[in-house]
Amino acid sequence: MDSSAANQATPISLLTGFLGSGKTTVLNYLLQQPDLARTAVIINEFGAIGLDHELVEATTENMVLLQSGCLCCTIRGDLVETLHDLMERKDQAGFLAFDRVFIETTGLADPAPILHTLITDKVLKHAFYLDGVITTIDAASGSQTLDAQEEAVKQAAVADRLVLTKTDLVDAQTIQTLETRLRDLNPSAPILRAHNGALDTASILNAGFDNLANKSVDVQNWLNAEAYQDLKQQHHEKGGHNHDHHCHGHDHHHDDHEHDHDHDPNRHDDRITAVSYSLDEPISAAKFESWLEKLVLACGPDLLRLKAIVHVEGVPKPFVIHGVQHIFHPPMPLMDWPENDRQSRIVVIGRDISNDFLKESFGILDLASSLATADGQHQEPAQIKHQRGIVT
Ligand SMILES: Nc1nc2c(ncn2[C@@H]2O[C@H](COP(=O)(O)OP(=O)(O)OP(=O)(O)O)[C@@H](O)[C@H]2O)c(=O)[nH]1
Repeated sequence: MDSSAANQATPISLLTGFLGSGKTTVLNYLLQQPDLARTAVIINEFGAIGLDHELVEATTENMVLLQSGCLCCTIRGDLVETLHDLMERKDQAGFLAFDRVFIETTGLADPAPILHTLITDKVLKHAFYLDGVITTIDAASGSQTLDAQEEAVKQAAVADRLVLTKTDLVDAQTIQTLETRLRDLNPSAPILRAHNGALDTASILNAGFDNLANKSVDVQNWLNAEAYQDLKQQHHEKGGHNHDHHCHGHDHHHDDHEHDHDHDPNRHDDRITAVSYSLDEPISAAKFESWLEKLVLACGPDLLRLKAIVHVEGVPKPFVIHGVQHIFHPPMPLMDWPENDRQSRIVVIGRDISNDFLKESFGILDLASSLATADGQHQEPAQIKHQRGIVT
């Protein structure tokens, strides 16, 4: 979406989180806040009733209930239809007045296909933009849920904001342990706390990237690549690694993916890789495209999210790239670089993607800049910084 379209489009916040983690409680609080008075809400619940178009019903003026299945699988089409419908009715006098949409998923939803839908629909992408994924995590049962439920891990991994709920039910140590785990899983998403739903509204809005076009400084918050470096530092300070991933018994390729905390061999977290990469030299557009294509081809649906700000060779302005699985927004130019920092930064969140593969893959970009000298002279390889969310 170009910047002018983004300015006119309506932001969508995707509120997800495992069953009973407090999504509705948070939503109810948010809807009472003046900033969110003009919010349309789409709630998806597993209903006992069958799939039927009649099931899309307005429960309040601005609330639509999608009750026939899970948004991420059976009724994605219904979501598109509902948003189309909202869009049309928005302009009808005396009807829905909204300038933001919240979508609450079921607790078992895989957010990636929903993000897909929001990004790919030709009509929707002109009328709406994704303002961010907000994931609620129950502080009391969060650890067990992450152990047992792969979808909960995915929900946390792709979040732009992580919201800890029910912190009143547990001690400080439990919260700290869970926060550490969430940081490993998703280093860039700020972790907020909601007390019976109450949280700082401003901190969960404008969490996405589409609205960044004229606010270059915000792109740093969106990308938050520094968080990966901070985490790496913390791991080093704590003294490194207690065990080797070979021991975990997973049939995947994280053979050098280590943690420095105790955990259960079946934890789904271990399948998640969160990596940031930075490159000082501009990247040739062709090489970047080729790199992205190879990554997407190799990772398929396991590429949960990719966010990047890229310094393309010969182009003074930075480009923002945002993708989910194999779907990518068209690269969006920003007005300017954040704080004159012209470094390209890429954040990859994936599942079952080996660190070796990523290192090799990032190597393509390094090669790109070493080959791309205007005068044909050999150029020293650009400085590569592999920064993994979890230290190797
Ligand atoms: N003690 C405490 N209870 C909370 C808090 N937040 C939510 N709850 C309770 O947790 C229960 C589940 O909250 P919901 O908001 O319904 O959770 P949900 O994620 O929408 O649940 P599903 O839609 O079933 O997936 C409710 O009984 C809430 O009152 C909190 O901060 N503290």
